Amino acid sequence: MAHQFPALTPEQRKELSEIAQRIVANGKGILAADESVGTMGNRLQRIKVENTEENRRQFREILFTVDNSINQSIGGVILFHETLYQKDSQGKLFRDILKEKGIVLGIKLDQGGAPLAGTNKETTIQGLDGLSERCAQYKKDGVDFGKWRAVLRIDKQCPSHLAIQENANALARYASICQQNGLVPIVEPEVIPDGDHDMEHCQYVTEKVLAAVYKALNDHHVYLEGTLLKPNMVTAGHACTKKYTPEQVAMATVTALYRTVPAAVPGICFLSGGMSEEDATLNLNAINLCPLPKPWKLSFSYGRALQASALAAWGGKAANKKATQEAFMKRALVRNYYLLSTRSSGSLGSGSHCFLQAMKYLQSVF
Ligand SMILES: O=P(O)(O)OC[C@@]1(O)O[C@H](CO)[C@@H](O)[C@@H]1O
Repeated sequence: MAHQFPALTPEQRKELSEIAQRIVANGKGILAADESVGTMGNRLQRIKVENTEENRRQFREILFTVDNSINQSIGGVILFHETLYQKDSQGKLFRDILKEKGIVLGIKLDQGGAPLAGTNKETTIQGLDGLSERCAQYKKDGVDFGKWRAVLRIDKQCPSHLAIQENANALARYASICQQNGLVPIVEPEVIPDGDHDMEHCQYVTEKVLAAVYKALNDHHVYLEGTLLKPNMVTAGHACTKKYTPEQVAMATVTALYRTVPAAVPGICFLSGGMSEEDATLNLNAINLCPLPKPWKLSFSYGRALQASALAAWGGKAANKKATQEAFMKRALVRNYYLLSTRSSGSLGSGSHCFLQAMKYLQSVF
C-alpha cells in the first residue's frame, strides 16, 4: 500500500532529484568553502593572515572568480552564511558569480556542537530550532542544497550508542526539513580520524554509523533520491603506526558503503578530513577503480584538500591572485580528469591500463 501521508509531492521529488544529480554530474564534485569564522581563523593563522571579514572575503573572491571552466569539475559550492551575502570588489554578489558559472549553491546549516552529558566528551549538533524558516529564506536567496555535519569520534567507549542514535536522528530531522523547503540535504556523519585506531576499526564504526543514519532517514520519510551523502573515507587514525595503500582504503571504504548505503542515493561526496591533497586524490581515484559494485556517483566535497595549496599560494596578498587561482584549478581539474576516466572505463583492477594511466598522470602533476 502506498504511503497515506506522502511527505513530498511528485513535483518536489523531481526538483530535489534533479538538483542532486546536477551537483554530481559528469565527474563533478563540491567545493566545501563553508568554514565557519572560527575554522577559517585556524586556516588563516597557518599562513599568518588575520581572520577579518575582509580577508575571508578576499580569499573567497579569488576562488569564485576563477576561470569559468571550473564548472567542469565543480558542480556545487557550500557557503557559510556570511559568504552568501558578500560581494566581489566590483560589487557583484558571490552567489550571482557562482550561479552564472552554472554552479549550484549550498549552505552550511548546522550550528555547532553541544555536549552529550554522561558520555566521553561526545556531542550532538545544534541548529534544528528555526531551521525551516532559515531554509525557506535561503531558497529564496538562490540556495539549492544544505549541509549538516555530525561528528563521531573513535575512542574508549566512543562512539556510544547514544551519540550514534542522537546524531543520526538530528541528521534525519534536518534532511526532512531541507526537503520540505526545496533544498537537497547533504548528510554528513563524519567519523573523525583522530586517534591511533586501525583502518579495520574505522570500517566497523563507519558501518554502524551509516546503518543508523539510513534507518533514521527512512523513519523520517526522507526521499533518498533527493539527498547526497558526505562521509569520511575509511582510513586509520592519524596516530596509527600501520600504513595502508590507497587500494586498501578503497576496498574498506566501498565495502562499508556497499553494506549500508541504498542504491537510491545518487551521489557520495567524500570529505577530506585532514588528508593531504595528494592522499585525498589518490584515495578517491582508487575508490572509483575499486572492483566492487558501486551504484552511486563517488566524488568529493573537499574543504582543505581543494584549498590548502591555494591558501598557501595566496598568503594574504592580492598580487598572488593568479598563482592562487592556478593552484585551486589544478586540484579541481585533476580530480575531474580521473573521475571521468575511471567512470568511462567501468570498474577496473589496479593492474589495468586505465588505472596505470591515471596514476601516472596524477604523479606527474604533484
Ligand atoms: O574535511 P574537509 O574536506 O577539510 O572539510 C569538510 C567539512 O565538512 O569540514 C569542514 C569543517 O566543518 C567544513 O568546512 C567542510 O565542509
